[in-house]
Amino acid sequence: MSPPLIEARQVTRILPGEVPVTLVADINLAIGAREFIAITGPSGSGKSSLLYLLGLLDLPTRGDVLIDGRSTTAMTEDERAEMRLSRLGFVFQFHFLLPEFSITENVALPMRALGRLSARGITQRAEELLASLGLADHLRKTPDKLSGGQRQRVAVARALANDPPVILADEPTGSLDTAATAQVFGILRDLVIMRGKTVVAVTHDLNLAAQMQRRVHIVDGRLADDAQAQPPVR
Ligand SMILES: Nc1ncnc2c1ncn2[C@@H]1O[C@H](COP(=O)(O)OP(=O)(O)OP(=O)(O)O)[C@@H](O)[C@H]1O
Repeated sequence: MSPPLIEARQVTRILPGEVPVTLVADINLAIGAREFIAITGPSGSGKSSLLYLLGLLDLPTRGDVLIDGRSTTAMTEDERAEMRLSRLGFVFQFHFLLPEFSITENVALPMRALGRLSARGITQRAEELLASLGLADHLRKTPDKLSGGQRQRVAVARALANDPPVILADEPTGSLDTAATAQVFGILRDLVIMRGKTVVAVTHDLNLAAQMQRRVHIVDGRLADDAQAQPPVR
């Protein structure tokens, strides 16, 4: 059997200082293929901190995060960066697109960084990804020419650039209106259903979380509940 895509083992993150702050404590979590997971919990409970640890954007103080069964705490920062680029995609609340580049160039950047495709192949894939998310008419535009929902779709395309099995999203609909929220949420769900991705999303929105297959609830930095919906998402 293949190992989980991501596995947290006893993950604890403490910010050092005169008064140390525990962000997350003793988290055990295994994330498999084709899962649609909400990370929920009160404000300040550690949801984003956990997502950053799962995404190798932060390092645990104790414990380990395994990607494809491989321990990452003992890796060099270069090895972790390669793992992030090839195995994980990120979508944040604020899109973090580079304003001076076209959306095609924004989506091309992670592919350039990984260096596995030719320049031509990279542009072609960026355009195909954007077109598959309904942005074919906007390929040469810079992000400021698009709506919030469109920008978030570009961020999804960028997250998919290197075809990672997992997309990690931090409040991906947090700055969108109702219509754009429904659209971006639908896109994330389709990543699971149509493209076989695993999507892990931090959300305040309990209505969205209720539509997801699994809900991981965090309280005071600890895993308080891990519930699977029956039947699974379709
Ligand atoms: N760099 C930091 N320095 C000090 N405290 C921090 C830092 N990062 C996070 N915290 C605190 O750690 C706790 C967990 O933060 P985190 O952002 O993970 O929670 P969250 O559940 O995602 O919150 P929210 O729902 O409000 O975004 C919060 O109380 C936060 O204020």
